[in-house]
Amino acid sequence: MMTQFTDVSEFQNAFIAAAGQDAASRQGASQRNAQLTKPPGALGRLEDLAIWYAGWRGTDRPRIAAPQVIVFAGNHGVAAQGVSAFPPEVTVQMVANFRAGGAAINQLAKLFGAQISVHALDLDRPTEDFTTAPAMDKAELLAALQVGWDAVDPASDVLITGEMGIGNTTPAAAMCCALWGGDIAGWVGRGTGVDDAGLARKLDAVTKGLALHQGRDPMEVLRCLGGREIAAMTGAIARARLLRIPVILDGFICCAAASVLAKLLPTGLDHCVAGHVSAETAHPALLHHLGQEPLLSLGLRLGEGSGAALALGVLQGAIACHSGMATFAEAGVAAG
Ligand SMILES: O=C(O)c1ccc[n+]([C@@H]2O[C@H](COP(=O)([O-])O)[C@@H](O)[C@H]2O)c1
Ligand SMILES: Cc1cc2nc[nH]c2cc1C
Repeated sequence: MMTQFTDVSEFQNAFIAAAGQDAASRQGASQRNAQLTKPPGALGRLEDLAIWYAGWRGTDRPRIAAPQVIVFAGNHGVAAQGVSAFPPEVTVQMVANFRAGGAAINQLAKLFGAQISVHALDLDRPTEDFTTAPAMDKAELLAALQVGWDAVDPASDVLITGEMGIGNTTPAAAMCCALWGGDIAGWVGRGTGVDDAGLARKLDAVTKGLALHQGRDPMEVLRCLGGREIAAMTGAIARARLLRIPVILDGFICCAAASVLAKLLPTGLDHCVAGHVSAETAHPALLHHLGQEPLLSLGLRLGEGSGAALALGVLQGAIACHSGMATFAEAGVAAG
């Protein structure tokens, strides 16, 4: 069923109404886990991952057959403030690179058998600079949410949302501060590698943005301080919940997008797991607010879904063991 949203509140209501995990499948997976040929708990967090995944997929013995990676790209008015180490034209250039298969995410998606799609959102029309105006109007926000919503393949069985957008750690920092509170400076990091002067400009921009846009309604925070690729990720992660497709969260920007959903509904990210903790300064704090323990910590700060794609390998390992292993009874091994 295709849903065409005519108002942001419709999106919000659709998300909030989504069902949760299937308790019986979760319970069945837990029982199966207890019978597998290993000492109890010996597969550590892989066991929790498999049970979680089973609950969302509605079967006690799931497979991963169709992972999907979606990369959303957007440009940001605030980039004109000199908040990135790279020029904005890199966004469109990297989109071409994604489409040609030359980026890191292409290699990782191929390695783990994921389909990859790329959605460029009005790259020639950056969002407004949030230090002087709302980043998006209501129609632009709705359009970006819809792109994300529609981009999810209902036949997929795990989703990774990646992003590309020069300057986007600045809106992500502003959104995080608006949604989660705390010191502004604590949310501002070096992104692609800005120097001290760039970092000071970034802090200044976020400070101005927060002073100008003081509402704390999650969808308004996304509209005033976010960006199109960020909103598209919010839309995709929301749709995945309705489709019971588990999501592996990527880095700082992806988690900022997901934060909107966590604020709409406290259990709204139960279908998500943090793939990694990125090197962006505030990502550990953000994961803490989300109640998420990352699967990997590799010092990545690339975005594109790259850390989440690596964590897909971990999830695949968890499911291969859970669904493929023999039970004590099947293997004739003494259960101890
Ligand atoms: O995923 C992350 O945690 C992450 C941390 C730092 C930078 N990035 C990527 O770098 C770009 C944003 O950095 P910046 O410095 O332009 O704000 C954007 O394209 C992101 O995908 C991503
Ligand atoms: C080259 C480059 C690649 C990226 N991929 C995601 N964000 C990026 C930012 C830059 C600058």
